[in-house]
Amino acid sequence: DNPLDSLPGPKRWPIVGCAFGLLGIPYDELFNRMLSFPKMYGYRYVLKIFNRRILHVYNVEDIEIILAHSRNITKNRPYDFLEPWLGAGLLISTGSKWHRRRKILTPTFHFNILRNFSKVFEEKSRNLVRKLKNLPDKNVDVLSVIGDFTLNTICETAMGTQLDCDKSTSAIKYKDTIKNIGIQVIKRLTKVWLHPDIIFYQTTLGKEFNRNLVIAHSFADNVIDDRKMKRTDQEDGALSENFDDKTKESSKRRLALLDLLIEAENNGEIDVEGIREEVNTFMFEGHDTTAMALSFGLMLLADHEDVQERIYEECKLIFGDSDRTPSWTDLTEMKYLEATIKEILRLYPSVPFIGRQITEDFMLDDVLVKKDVEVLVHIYDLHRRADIYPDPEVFQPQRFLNGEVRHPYAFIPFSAGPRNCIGQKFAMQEMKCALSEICRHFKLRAAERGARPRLKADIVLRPVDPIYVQFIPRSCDKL
Ligand code: HEM
Repeated sequence: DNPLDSLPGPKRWPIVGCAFGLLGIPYDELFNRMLSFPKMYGYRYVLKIFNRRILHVYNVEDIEIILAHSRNITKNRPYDFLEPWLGAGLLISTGSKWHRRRKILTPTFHFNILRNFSKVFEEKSRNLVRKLKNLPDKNVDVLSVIGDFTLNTICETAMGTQLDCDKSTSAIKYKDTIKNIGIQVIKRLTKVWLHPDIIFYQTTLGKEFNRNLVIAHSFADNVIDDRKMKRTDQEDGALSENFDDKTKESSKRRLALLDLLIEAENNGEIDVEGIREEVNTFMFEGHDTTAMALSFGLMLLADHEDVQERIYEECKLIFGDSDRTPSWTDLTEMKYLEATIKEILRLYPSVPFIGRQITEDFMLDDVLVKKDVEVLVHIYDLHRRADIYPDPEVFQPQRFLNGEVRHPYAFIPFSAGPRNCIGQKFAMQEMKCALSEICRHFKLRAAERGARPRLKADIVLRPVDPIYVQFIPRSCDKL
């Protein structure tokens, strides 16, 4: 008697729905199985698992209705499994808590703050180039090197903490840990009997999950303690040392994320637990998403010499023969590189699906969507629709330069509407800085031409196997 039952989808049996059809799909196969459903059932279909109805959509009009509306800000069930790790931080919280937190945190992504981060982006990108030059192996497993770069960058910008040599072992452990957490969350999600806490935490998986939480939380706690200690040592404790004097003068109230949270704690607007939630949320969201986009990006560039050369030429026009690092203004001028990054995110959106829990009945065009239904927006499938992106599998940065008019919800790697990605400008500048530096200093070659990775998705989109790229220094390179 639910209107959604008239929509297509895998066969729904009494009581269990299509749960049994989904059982036993190996973790590495799950993503491919998810991709097969839209091909069979079209742009709107329903998976019914016991009493849960999950409406899947990937057409722009539906996506706009769902994401644009201020009532649809509650995340769906799978996000609950992230709560032991991220708490009710900005990614997961809802209602007035989310509104309050978003209001507190928005100023920390203001242009003036980001402009000052460009110094860290430059330095970390140069370090990355040096590291790539000195790696003994010609075939570089990019995920690990890039993961270090993005983790170092988020820690030094938003958290004001440098991951020096002492901490590099714990940083490696942290990166592995969050990868494990992602896998464990998805394994739990696909095994309905593991959903109740009382069962899950008795199993080997639940116990491993708990052990990983301890590692992830203690890494974040160290970052908080480190920053608090530095602030007491610093004369102008409240301001990040990365900021120039002008920013310190003119925007005393604009602070880097962790400083802002500590100030909010001092003002009684947030408690210690609240700071932990946000630090865990931003450490994860602020590095893993960008690492995946950059890694898929390097893979695509290695396969498309013409695109690398255009980026190189664009950089030559901006820098001439100078070897200086890119400033904020330089990054803003890199229009072709910007189009390239958009094309990377079209083909490999770091967050391939986003979910919502419907809290009030509403009409999705001609279908009544009732309270308690879950909605899953397929960003990955939307971005590969042939009617919106001709030859959708082909990597063509030019698509984003031709001035083609597309529906505003046809390209949504950072989601859209009130719960869009708060870090999107940060991410774009960081990725521009890293990719421009790499293309200025290296020619990239694919280990295997034309190869496309098998994909899996936990919380972010990942390749099943490592991505190998060769970095061949350009002859004029002075570094
Ligand atoms: C390529 C890089 C990135 C991509 C593709 C990306 C994508 C997204 C998407 C799709 C969402 C919505 C998620 C959902 O509704 O479940 C989101 C939310 C979020 N992102 Fe990003 N993100 C990126 C980088 C970053 C960075 C660098 C930061 C922090 C510095 C960040 C922080 C967040 C936070 C805190 C949220 C939750 C916002 C809220 O609900 O109010 N992201 N991101």
